[in-house]
Amino acid sequence: MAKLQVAIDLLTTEEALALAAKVAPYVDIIELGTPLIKNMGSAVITAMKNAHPDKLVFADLKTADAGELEADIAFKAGADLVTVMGAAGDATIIGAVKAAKAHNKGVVVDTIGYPDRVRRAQEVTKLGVEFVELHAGLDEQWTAGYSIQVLIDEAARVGVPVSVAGGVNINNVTAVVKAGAKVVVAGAAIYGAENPAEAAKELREAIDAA
Ligand SMILES: O=C(CO)[C@H](O)[C@H](O)COP(=O)(O)O
Repeated sequence: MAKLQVAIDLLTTEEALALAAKVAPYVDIIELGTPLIKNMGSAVITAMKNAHPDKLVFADLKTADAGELEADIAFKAGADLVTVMGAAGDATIIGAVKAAKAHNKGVVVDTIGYPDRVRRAQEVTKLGVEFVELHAGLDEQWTAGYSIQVLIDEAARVGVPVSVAGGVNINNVTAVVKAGAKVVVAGAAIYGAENPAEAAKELREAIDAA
């Protein structure tokens, strides 16, 4: 069964905790977005893990260097999963994996901006990462002509464990799951909804029915 990850791209701990409280019954992974962590520091990771010890807390660090050091900070703060950029060197990913092993946690590689996401996903899987995020970031999503179909097609042929992020919503979530995504990431479709709990519930039901 695919997991549902809510991406919290809000800016304060208070807002993040309020959203998480509404959607927690329907999600498996709570992602603290990069702008949120930059704004609030690692204290937001601790606050979220304390509030939801039964959920996987995903710190979207988007680390590009000093992999072991940055991952260690987040794991000590309570993160279960951290992200490292696929565009970073293998040494950075290997360092983060070393920190993850020391804490019995995991590393996710984010492929934002990487020209060949499928090839990089296959490469970094061999470095011991938990899974790879096939990801079109917010800027790419706002570029004319963007379609999540490109990620769906990549998920169907990648052959290694992946999540898909980049505009997942109720209209495309079934195709994302059927393409084989192990984790479905939804940000704006949940935090931007009039009723975030209802939006998360609908995504959960669609994933379970796919
Ligand atoms: O990591 C992110 C941007 O870098 C977002 O959290 C991710 O893209 C999911 O959000 P959305 O569903 O709104 O695309």
